This record gives sequence, C-alpha cells and structure tokens, in this order.
Amino acid sequence: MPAPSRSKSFGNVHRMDIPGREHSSSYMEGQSSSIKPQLSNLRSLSRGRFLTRAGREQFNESRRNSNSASAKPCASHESIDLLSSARTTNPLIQRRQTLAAFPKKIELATEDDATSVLKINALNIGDNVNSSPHIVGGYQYKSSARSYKSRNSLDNADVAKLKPRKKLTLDPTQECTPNKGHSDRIRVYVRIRPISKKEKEVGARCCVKAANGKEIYLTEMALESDYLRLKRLKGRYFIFDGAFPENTNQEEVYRTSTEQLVEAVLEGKNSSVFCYGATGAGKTFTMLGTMKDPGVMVLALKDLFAKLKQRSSEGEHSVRLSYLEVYNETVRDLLSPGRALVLREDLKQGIVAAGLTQYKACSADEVMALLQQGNQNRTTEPTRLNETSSRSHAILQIFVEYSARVGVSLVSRTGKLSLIDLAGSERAIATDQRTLRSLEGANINRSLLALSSCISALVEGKKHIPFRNSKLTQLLKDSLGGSCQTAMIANISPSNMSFGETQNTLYWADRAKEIRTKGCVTNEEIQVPESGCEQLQLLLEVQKENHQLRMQVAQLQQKLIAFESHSLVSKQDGFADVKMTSPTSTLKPALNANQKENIEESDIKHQVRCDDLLFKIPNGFSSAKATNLMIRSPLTPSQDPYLCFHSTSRDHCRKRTFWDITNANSPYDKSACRNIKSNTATTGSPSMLMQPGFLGRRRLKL
Ligand SMILES: Nc1ncnc2c1ncn2[C@@H]1O[C@H](COP(=O)(O)OP(=O)(O)OP(=O)(O)O)[C@@H](O)[C@H]1O
Repeated sequence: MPAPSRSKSFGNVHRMDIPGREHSSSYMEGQSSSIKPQLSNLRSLSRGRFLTRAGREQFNESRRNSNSASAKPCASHESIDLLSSARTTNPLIQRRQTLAAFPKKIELATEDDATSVLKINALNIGDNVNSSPHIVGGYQYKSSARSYKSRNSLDNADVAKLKPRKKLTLDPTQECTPNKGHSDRIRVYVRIRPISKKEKEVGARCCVKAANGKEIYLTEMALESDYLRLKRLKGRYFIFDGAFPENTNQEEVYRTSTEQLVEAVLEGKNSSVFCYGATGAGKTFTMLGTMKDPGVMVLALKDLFAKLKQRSSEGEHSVRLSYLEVYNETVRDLLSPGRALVLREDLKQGIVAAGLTQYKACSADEVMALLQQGNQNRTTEPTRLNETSSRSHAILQIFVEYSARVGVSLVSRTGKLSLIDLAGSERAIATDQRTLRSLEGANINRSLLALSSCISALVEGKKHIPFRNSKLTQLLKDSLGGSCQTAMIANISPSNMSFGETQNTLYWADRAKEIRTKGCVTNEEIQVPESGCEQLQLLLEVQKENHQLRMQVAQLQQKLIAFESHSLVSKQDGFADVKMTSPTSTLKPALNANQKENIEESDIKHQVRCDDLLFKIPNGFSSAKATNLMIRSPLTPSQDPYLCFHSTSRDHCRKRTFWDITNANSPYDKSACRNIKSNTATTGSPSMLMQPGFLGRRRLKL
C-alpha cells in the first residue's frame, strides 16, 4: 500500500499527543521482531486518523483487505487491544497501551520522555504512584533527581516538574526488593528503635512509621525553623530494601540484611555491612547487641562458623580476624592496642592499616572472646543522648580463606567481611560543649561529612571521589566504590525530638541506595604447576601423602588382627567348643558386653583397646600356643583366608603367584585364589611390607 503523504514515522505516533517535544529514537531500543506487526498496525491507525476523507476511505479499504488476507501476519491480543482502543480520544491512554506492548527496558534520552512515561504509568497504576514513587508501573525510576521521590503524594503536576539531570533508564531488574542479592547496588535497610523510657518521660511522641516491610513514613512535617535543611529535607515518604519497625528482633535484621553477604564471603567475595545514624539511634545495638540479644556481628560470626562446619569436607578453611577503630582521626588496633596505625594503599588488598594484627580463629567461641576483648578497648563515653555512646568508628574484618586441591592444581579463595559500627552524627548541643566530647563530636561529624561527600560524588557519577578526606572514607573505599557487596543499616529514633536527625539519616540512606559498586568478583587463584620442577615437587608431595595414608591403614589393620588373634586365644582358653567362623563374625560373640560396647563406640578406640588386650594374654600362654591354635583351626585356607594368612604352615600361607592364576593345575581353585588375594595381598609390591599380615605374623612368632 502506498504510504499516505501525511504519514509519520513510528516515533512521531508517540509524539503527536504532545506537540513540539523532542524524542529520541532510543524509544525504539529493544524493539523485538515479535512486536513489529503491532507497530505496523499502530502506524496504520495513526495514518487513518489524520487522513482526508478520500484517503480515509482508501485506508479503510486496505484495512478490510488486510483483515481478510490470511497470509498476512495476524494481530496478537495486544495489537487487537490497541486497535480497539485506538478510537479513544485520550492520548495518554493510547500511549499507555502502546507502551504495554513494548519490551520492558526502555531508554529515555530526555526529560520529556521521562515525564511522559511517568504520566502514562501514573494513569496505569493510579494510587500506586503515590505509595511508591520509585517504582512506577513496575519500573524503578532511576535518576539523579531525588527530592521529589520522597514526597508523600505525587500528582501529575508534580510529575511534570521532575527535572532529571541525566539520561534515564527504566530497568525493571533494579526494583528495591530485599533478599534478591544484586551485587551492583548498595542495599539499604532502615531500622527504627523503640522509643526509650527517657523519651517517654519527657513526653516525646512517635514521628516515624515503617510499613509493608520496605516503606518509611515521617508522620510530622519538617521543622519550619530549620532553614538550612528545609529545602533538602522535605520528603516524607521513603522506600528502601527493607524497613524494620520497632519490634523487629535481631535475628530478623541479620537474616534480611547480612546472611546473604556471609554466604558471598564463603564464595570468596568481599562484603560489608555498616550501621549509620545519629547518636543514640541504635547502631551499636544493631551491630553488636547485648549478651541477651546479640547483634549482626555476633550472629554473622556464629553463622559463618556453622557454614564452615557444613563445608569442612570441601576443602581447608581458615578464618583470620582484625578489629580496629578510628578515633579522632587516628586508626587504632583494638585487639592489640598500641600506637596509631598508618593507612597504606595496597594494589591487591586496597587500603590497609599497616601493622594491624590479624588473629587466626578456629571456633566461634574464640572469635567471641576476641570480639569482647576488642570492645573493651573501644572508646565509649556517656553523652547527654546516650550513656554508652561510641566515640569512634569500629571496623571488624573477617578474612575467610579456602584452599583445595583439584587434580594437579591448587584452588584458593579469600573472602572478606567488614562489619562497621559508625559513631553517631550529633549536634554539639547533644554532647557537652567545649570539652573532649565536643572535639570527638567534631571529628565524628567531620568523617561523616566526608562520607556524605563520597556518597554524593558516587551517586552523581563524578570522576573524583574524595575518599582521602578522612580516615573513615579511606577505609570504606572498598565497601562504597570497590568490588564489594554492601549493605547499609540506617538506624533512626522514633522520637519527634530527634526529628531532624531522623530526616537527615533518611535523606542520606535514600541517596546511598543509588550508589553502584563495581560488580562483585570472586577472589580466586588457581595454581597449576607449570615447570617440570614444580610438577616433580607436586608428585613427591602426593607420593608422600600416599605413603602416610598407607602407613595409617597398615597400622589400623595390624591392630585389628592383633585383636582378633586375642579373641581366638580367649576362645581357646574359655570356650574351646565355640565354632570358629570368619574373623568378622567371630568378633562379636567372643566379646563380653563391655568390649562390645566399646567396639560400637569407635573403631579406632576399640582397636587401641584390643591392642592392650593382646598384651594381657594370661601368663603361660605362649605365642607358640597361639600359632598352634591357628594351625588347629578346623577351617581350610580357602574357607577362611584370614586363617590361611596367619598360619605358619607353608601349605596354608603359600604366596599366590602368577602361576596360581594362570596354571590350570594350580593347587588352589580360582575362587579360593580370589579370596586369598583380597586378604593376604601378597603380590610382592614394596608397600606390602606394611601390610598387617607381615607384621602380625612376626609379632606372634616372637
Ligand atoms: N532495637 C532496639 N531495641 C531495644 N533497645 C534498643 C534498640 N536500639 C537501641 N536500643 C537502645 O538504645 C540505646 C542507644 O543505642 P546505641 O548505643 O546502640 O546507639 P548508637 O546509635 O550506637 O549511639 P552512639 O552513636 O552514640 O554510639 C541503648 O541503650 C540501646 O540498648
């Protein structure tokens, strides 16, 4: 069909509702071939609406033809919808339906694109826009403009005011969903602590609410007197990866925010969890907890050791641990306190505190003891707001190393878990002015300010991130901008007296949500022996290991035989008429109840005990007697190969030779040969010197 003269490109079909707006062809990005028939239908429709009378007739004619022609591509359900709805006069509804037929990932190049899509989706999801400004119609609206996101209500007029600064992406995979384990975005959780007794006494009321597991509402308006922050902090609604109300227990906080990161560390990745918030908001409670109510640090360590135990068969694991604090811009070792430490940048490990001790820990209890020791060394002082206020930022680092031999190569992995309890931001009035406390407060605020600058720079995608502005940000460089999975737990107080601090914390938490870390990589090394020398060394190691294992097997077998000999001797003495059967079946009846119990307890234990018994053979019972006993055994070697092995008779303990197998005239029948082989194993290999028969026989002859 010839294209009508006023026909427009597909992009213009979308644009015609808002004349004069520039749209980019990236709207079409991701368009799959499957939606092409729908698009052509749409194009035809738009043509139909703008044609002259004659043209419209021609158009209708061609449409009839196209409907009747079975060979032409049939319209899908979605395109049928589009056809029926195309008659509507509401352009936004038309556009909404058009978008519904699109693949979900759409690149928007301009502010107008974003505004239009948001408007369309606003119509689509109605009130959902109000309740979830970040997730619009199933997409997360990801941009650098944030303040409008936090509004309690978002109408079309508000949407129209949106001024995104950069190219926007609507990416359905970036929804704020906890436990999804995305590795490239900082996960942010908010925890509200219960209102304290002190706050209740002074008549404080609750000013914040958590809802639906993810949402936080401020139930008060911003303070009109706070001119500096008023503009920035007018948001009253926030959505995070998780929102914990006052009654959430420690276990739940750990499971939601940190458990998956512990798992990642075991896979050789780096993970960090940090608590952020104003003084007295509950950071230390969340991170460390109490003896009765252990926090994230303790639960993570316990979980880590439990998981290591489960994986013990997979390879060798070792755990090292260091604990440091940043106090008044100096770095101190909490496990072996001494002089201040210097931070150095290491190519492989990133920023490290030179001289920081790393303790090797073998069990959760050992780690707990170290943690307790470190906490005793941590600087805490009472302030007006918190009786046990942490005056320093504390960082616990746990390194988990794994190594295993896979074939000839050695695989090793190292994962690092950093658990960080930040000191609380505070106003000078909250602490004691003009004292050491206020100096500490100033330093704490300085480092937290540096942290906020880094967050801002990271969110805005700046090239230079001012990590060097404070010791804290230097140490957090990995967690914020490196190859690391990071979770932030923002702690807030519900009291209206801390409303400003709560708003501030929520503002920074909301920003931190947009930080993208580098994709988390596994720190794995595979050593494959390359040179002949390395291969030879490896071969020697394997041979050595093999030899040791053979020795162990031989010793255990020897003990077993010694025990069995003794049981036969006892039978000779006490139970002469007990019929001898194969060694394994004679073991149990010959033992008394006590011995039997020991055998069931542990093989090794029972073998050692039996060895003892061997040397308790009654006086006068010579080894010759034992030998005779074996010779007098009613069984032939073929019936009881074990006895054959032990007998001193040449006939019975004759070595099995090549001839025995091949020669049809062999005195042994084939089945007997097979039995003998499995028990005597006298094939002449050098390792057979270690075999039990050899040693056992010698012992009895002595
Ligand atoms: N979720 C909670 N449940 C019960 N009590 C809590 C909770 N969170 C905090 N608290 C209590 O609130 C008080 C202050 O908490 P915490 O010391 O953890 O605050 P903080 O943010 O670490 O303060 P700072 O920055 O001054 O060290 C403590 O007495 C603590 O027991």
